[in-house]
Amino acid sequence: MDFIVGQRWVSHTEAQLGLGVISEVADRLITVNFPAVEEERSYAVTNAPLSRVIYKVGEKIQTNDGKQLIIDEVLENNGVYIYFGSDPDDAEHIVPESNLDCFVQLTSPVQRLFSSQLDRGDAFRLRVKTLSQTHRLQQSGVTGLMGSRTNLLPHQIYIANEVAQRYAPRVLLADEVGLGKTIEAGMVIHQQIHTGRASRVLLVLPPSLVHQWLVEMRRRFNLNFSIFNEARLAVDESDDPFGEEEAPEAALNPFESEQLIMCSLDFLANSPMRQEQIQAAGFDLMVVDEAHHLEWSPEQASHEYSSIEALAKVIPGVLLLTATPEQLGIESHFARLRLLDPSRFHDLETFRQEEAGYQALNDVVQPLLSLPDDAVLSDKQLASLKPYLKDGQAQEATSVSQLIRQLLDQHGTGRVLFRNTRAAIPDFPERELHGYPLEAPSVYSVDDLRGVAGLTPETAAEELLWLSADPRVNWLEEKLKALKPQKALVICANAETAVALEGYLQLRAGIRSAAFYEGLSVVERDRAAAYFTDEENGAQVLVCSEIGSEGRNFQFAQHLILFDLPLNPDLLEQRIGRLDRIGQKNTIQIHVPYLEDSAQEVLFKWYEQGLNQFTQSCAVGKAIYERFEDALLEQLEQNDDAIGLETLIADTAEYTEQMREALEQGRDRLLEINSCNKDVAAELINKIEVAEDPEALDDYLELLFDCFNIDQEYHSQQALILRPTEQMLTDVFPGLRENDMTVTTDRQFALSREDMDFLSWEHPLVADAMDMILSGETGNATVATLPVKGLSPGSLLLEVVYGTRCIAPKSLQLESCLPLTPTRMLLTAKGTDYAEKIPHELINQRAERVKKATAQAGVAAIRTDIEAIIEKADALANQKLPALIEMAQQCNRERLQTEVARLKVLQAVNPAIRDEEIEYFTDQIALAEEHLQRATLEIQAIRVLITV
Ligand SMILES: Nc1ncnc2c1ncn2[C@@H]1O[C@H](COP(=O)(O)OP(=O)(O)OP(=O)(O)O)[C@@H](O)[C@H]1O
Repeated sequence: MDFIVGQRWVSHTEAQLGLGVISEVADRLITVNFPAVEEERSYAVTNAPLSRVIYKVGEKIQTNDGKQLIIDEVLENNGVYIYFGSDPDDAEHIVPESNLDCFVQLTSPVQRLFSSQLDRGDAFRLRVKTLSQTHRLQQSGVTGLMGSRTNLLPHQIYIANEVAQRYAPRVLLADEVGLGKTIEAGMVIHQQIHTGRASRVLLVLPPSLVHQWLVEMRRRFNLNFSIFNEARLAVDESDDPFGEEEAPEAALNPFESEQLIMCSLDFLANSPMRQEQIQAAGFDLMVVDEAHHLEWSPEQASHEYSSIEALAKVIPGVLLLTATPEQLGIESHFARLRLLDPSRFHDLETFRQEEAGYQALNDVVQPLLSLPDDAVLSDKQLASLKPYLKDGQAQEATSVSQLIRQLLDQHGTGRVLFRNTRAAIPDFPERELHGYPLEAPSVYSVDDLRGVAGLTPETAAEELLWLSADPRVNWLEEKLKALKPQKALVICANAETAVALEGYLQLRAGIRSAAFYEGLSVVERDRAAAYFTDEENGAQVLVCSEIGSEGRNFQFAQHLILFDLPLNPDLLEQRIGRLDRIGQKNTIQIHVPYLEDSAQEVLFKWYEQGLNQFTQSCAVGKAIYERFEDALLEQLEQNDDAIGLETLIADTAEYTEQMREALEQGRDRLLEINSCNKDVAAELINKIEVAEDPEALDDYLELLFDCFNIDQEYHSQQALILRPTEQMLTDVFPGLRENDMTVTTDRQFALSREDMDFLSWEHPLVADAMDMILSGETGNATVATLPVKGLSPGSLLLEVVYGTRCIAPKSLQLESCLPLTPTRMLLTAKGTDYAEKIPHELINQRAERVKKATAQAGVAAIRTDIEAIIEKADALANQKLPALIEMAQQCNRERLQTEVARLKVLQAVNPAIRDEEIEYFTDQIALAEEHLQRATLEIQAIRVLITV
């Protein structure tokens, strides 16, 4: 069917949007306005999840100014309908369909029952099951956290839950390298989308990580992002239907054509036009990976920083990811925090002072941690809090945990920064260092081996010469042969070195290898990484330049060979982090060849004995480096100053120890408190495990696939093969692929079998099917016979299931306060309710099918009786409604008022918090109240039972 401006459609997947009207039809895109929730959606013409709404003569409609009409005549004019109808006073009205009320319920169970559109009994059962499961999930408290194909790791679940619960979250995820920031970000995105808080998401990534993110988002979260780069946009724009003569503002903004987009930071920073387009595209959430690239100082902001800053001003939710938040110094760290919460981080000097004061704050917070949540603080304890809180604030806090939160919020980096360390996570692998001193060859002069240049002397030498003379090359060949068939990742600073080494290994040493460096296209890089990953026929070795040291997942390898060492300790951490990450099952073997009496030996010893960084990760390597930079650079210049080197190493070791201790006492402890509360995490995991209930899901899926005639074949104990059939109930079943689709509901099995889909209640196939059922008519009206002792044959019993209905923007998340609450009644003609005596399941077992024609005739014959029972049922349901609404109102107020209270407290100490921020939440409360007030209890399913 064609889409035409002015037509009315409803969304299959988001029924709560109400009745939409097409506001724009472009070449491949249609825009639908949903006035009931004041939202707009754009869909691709080819797969818009929409159903056309057309009324027939005799049906009841409501106009947008509240008139109720019965339709007398329907006219079509160029694809748009005009209804002629009369109101209860018999006055006639002409209503173009665009003037229909947007708060509309379609094809209700009663309408269908009386218009003989009857369902099979199993469809009715499916609908009732869908209602009860939806209600259960709405109340689980972990909506959005169930659907990811990941192990449920406490530190990740805690962060995902903390962050995702927020409205427009703005945080820096700074877990140590390899602890799963990508996964945490994915969980947050998934949860925000699933709960309707976000629908348009932009990922900004280093070019070398674009593909890895694409794959991780798809296989772990079922999130299908599109990669945007100049090449793709050039193709799209050459298809621009408006052509070049059209004014530029009339051209489509390509960023509006998709909901989930990823692009590289370079692409963004290099094009003011793309930045403008993105700013105008209305994203809800932006994620920036490896955010330490956003360099800033009070004097100058980098290009990258400025472009992200401009976007962070207009995009409400922002997640920045970096394992090394202070890599570019405290100023850049502050600048990133400022991107997230300019009100909280408004002054660099204040921030510096705060950083210095973390230990004192920790001394105050620590004793509170051991108190029970309802403890009353002693006068002494209250006095210790005085420097941190305003008068009366401590007394006003309703619990100790709230007080701690306030302290962290106002004085630490609090709610903005999350950082988990390996130390806080059990079972992380060990690291072992192997240093290999090698005699310096004559191909390098003594000077070549000094200073920073001495760390990579091969870059100044002839390739053929150094390949044959540098003993590290021969050592590498021998080492790899000795390690064979174990895999090894080789990292060196420069692309030329990587290319030369890889060529040597492959061509001269006959070792299966691949190179990974910036000269390759993104596709070539991914191919190289995939070749290395391949267990059976893959490469033994991947030789990377420095770009391989960031973000990539190589934990299947156990050996890391550092052909040279970087000067920046954070880079060393990143390099080791390729292997030292979640999923590493072995002790990591770090091999470092170096030339004796050269700058390489100095740096090796400094890292080994000074920072102890090969075997222990270090959060403040950069700060330590800055302190000793001059002395270290001097030592790199002169190799014969043994005493000077010893002193440098001893000083570094002492300072490192002090820094580690200070962090342990101060900032890191505070961050740890903020980043993972083990009890809360355990409770969340427990809730997820209860909510995902694989057994209930298996039962539900069996019924679902049976009802829709989807073929299910046994694959193995934990898996099924699904395939569409010719007899399917609907043309399109959301999420079902055309070819065989192997699925499992077992999380652990799904983790080991990535070729299968992990079906959870939140997998698109399941979640969209449930939405489709509840927003459509599947199973909402049926007729059966039932043997009931004590009721004379031929008696009428009406099984009616009500559910709440509240049309509101999904982002208000009203269903957590006002869940569906299926309310079942089983009424006789006299109005006696048998619901308790005869449970739904029992009827399912005993009820018998009635032939369609008999059922239709029967319903017509007893229509008046049925209508009378429905009237009674409505009255009973409406008695329950006010209490439900009141509970929902209270829940809503409590939820949002905590946020308002927090902002007010913060505003008292920090005038930079704008009144609008507080007003936003106050408005949300009011808006939610307004929508809740209009909530109704409506019949969701009806079963006519004739006793036999
Ligand atoms: N919960 C999980 N279940 C299964 N695998 C996981 C989980 N968390 C992380 N991983 C795996 O561990 C590795 C590290 O995760 P991720 O890439 O998210 O870490 P990161 O903190 O972003 O790393 P980096 O600092 O290097 O960017 C990845 O291979 C990821 O797939």
